[in-house]
Amino acid sequence: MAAATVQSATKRATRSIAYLGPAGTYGEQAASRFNIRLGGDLNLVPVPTIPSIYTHPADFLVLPLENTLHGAVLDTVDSLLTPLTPGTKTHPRAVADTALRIEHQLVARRGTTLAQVEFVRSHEQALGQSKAFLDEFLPHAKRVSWPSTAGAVQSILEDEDGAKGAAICSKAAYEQNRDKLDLLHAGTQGVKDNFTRFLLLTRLSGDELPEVALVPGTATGTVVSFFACDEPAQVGGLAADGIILSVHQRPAPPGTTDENGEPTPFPRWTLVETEDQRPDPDEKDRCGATCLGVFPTEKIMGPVAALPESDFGIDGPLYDFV
Ligand SMILES: O=C(O)C(=O)C[C@]1(C(=O)O)C=C[C@@H](O)C=C1
Repeated sequence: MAAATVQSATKRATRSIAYLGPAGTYGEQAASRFNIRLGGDLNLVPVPTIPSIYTHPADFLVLPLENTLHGAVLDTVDSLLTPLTPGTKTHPRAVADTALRIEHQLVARRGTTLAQVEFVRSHEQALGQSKAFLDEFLPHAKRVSWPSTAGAVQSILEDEDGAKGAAICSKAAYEQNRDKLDLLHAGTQGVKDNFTRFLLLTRLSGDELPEVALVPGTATGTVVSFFACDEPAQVGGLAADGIILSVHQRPAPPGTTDENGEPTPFPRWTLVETEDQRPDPDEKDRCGATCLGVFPTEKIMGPVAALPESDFGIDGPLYDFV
């Protein structure tokens, strides 16, 4: 009995959760939040790009899906649609989501002023969310897309002396290098209510999952499902079947044919999120579309505990989205 308890504790302790690294990204904050929700003993694994998170062998994966200001995170949508690739047998499934309030910081190496900045690096989402600010205050600075916000900070610290670069990042990324950086502007996204929604995916089977990641007893009815559609008719079928919450369409890989096997100039794959009245966590497909996951939203699960401020060194509660 005691041995079994030790064994299951050991098994839990070795479970991992992959997120967009390095430390200091918003993805790390989302992963920490999911970790708390899942019992707090996951090993957080930083991974350099979004596509490499999706293919990472970790038990759990954290992917940013969409943002209030800049819309879908294209690398994530493309990754979620890869199960449509012929020959794909298994894929991680979405089991939970969460939304973080996003407030970006413009930082530069100590001594660099706003007027001197020649280029700004960040994740394309952060650059997009900060477009109005950059247009107004740094119209001539080159915008350089980087795999992550915290990676962009790291890069400007590694640039040769005299480089006049800045990065857009989280407060956490600024705080962890505060002694080497100047904060040039707080809040480059320009609005207070700016959120990014993250998905939690898992490779674990239903009976391996901690209780809390399964559709929990607290769910009162509204559950969301994600589907990958390789034919427009499947989208229509899902729409006829229930309420559509979101639709993201992306170009399918070159060479993809239409439903008659004919080449098409605009091959399209579509990610559809539906509100579900008949949740079946083990559902594989519906209306011909591939089911990518079924779960309750955080609104149903209720607010999660806020992390201590000191974890990320920022002012005020980190997680106030309910
Ligand atoms: O680069 C990061 O810090 C990320 O976690 C990625 C990401 C994104 O892809 O949307 C997450 C939240 C913000 O919207 C900006 C960037």
